[in-house]
Amino acid sequence: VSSVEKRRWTLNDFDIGKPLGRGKFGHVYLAREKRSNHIVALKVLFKSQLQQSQVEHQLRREVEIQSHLRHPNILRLYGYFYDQKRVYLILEYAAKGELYKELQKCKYFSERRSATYVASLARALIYCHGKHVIHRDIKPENLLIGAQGELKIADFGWSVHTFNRRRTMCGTLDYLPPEMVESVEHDASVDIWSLGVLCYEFLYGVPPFEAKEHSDTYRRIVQVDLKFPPKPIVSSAAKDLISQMLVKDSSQRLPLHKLLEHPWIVQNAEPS
Ligand SMILES: O=C(O)c1cc(-c2cccc(F)c2)nc2ccccc12
Ligand SMILES: [Mg+2]
Repeated sequence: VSSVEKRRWTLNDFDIGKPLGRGKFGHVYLAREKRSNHIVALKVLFKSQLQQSQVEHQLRREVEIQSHLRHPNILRLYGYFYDQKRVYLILEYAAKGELYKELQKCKYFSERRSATYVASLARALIYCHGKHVIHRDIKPENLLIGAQGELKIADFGWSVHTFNRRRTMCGTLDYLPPEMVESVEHDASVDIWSLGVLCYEFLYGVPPFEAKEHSDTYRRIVQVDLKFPPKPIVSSAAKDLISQMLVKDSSQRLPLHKLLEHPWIVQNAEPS
């Protein structure tokens, strides 16, 4: 696989197989790299669509970030190439498909399955945050399941590489305008919140702040209107963990390494 990264790829390097899914910007196909017989997922994006939606820079950032990440719970991006009309991403093939379809099928997951997923995602996010990468889009639609049932974070389309202004600007904060100096927009703790929402949805089958209208969902989020339904029955340990993650003050959210020591995770997650 190491050879997979460096090469200048063209479509002729691959045998194209069945379509795996449709995205907004194009399709994903099963493919086999001819020399190595390596099975991959080939994501085909139309340049015209990317230009129309003005996401070219986002795609380049996604490729840049994901191609440098190596973690068992992060989908590998081996490389990319493009021709006149399309951009092609050479991605790891996740044999058991999309998590959101599995969640729809099962309605909700057991506490053991949920805790195992949450623990693996926490480890992947600890790895990302260690590299100053925030995903910012953790949700069932962006999670895939590998051949051994392990979760893989895909789609770094909304991820950002945060830089510590103090370190990069080496003390010349003076020239930054207020909105940049106090840029409170977010730090890595946004992923802790999203993981808490995901944990709730794994256990109950619906996200915690769901409402008919967007305006109602918005209000429920900002008020942290967190309610646990009577059914399905969920342990108080699970509710305790979720309550420590869905905290309005981002600095008060349970840090990811503490999550891995939480009793609910320790007692329910399969050893990695
Ligand atoms: O014609 C190009 O040079 C082109 C290159 C890339 C591109 C280059 C590296 C990585 C990546 F993900 C995408 N994206 C595009 C999107 C729309 C239109 C043109 C392009
Ligand atoms: Mg996505």
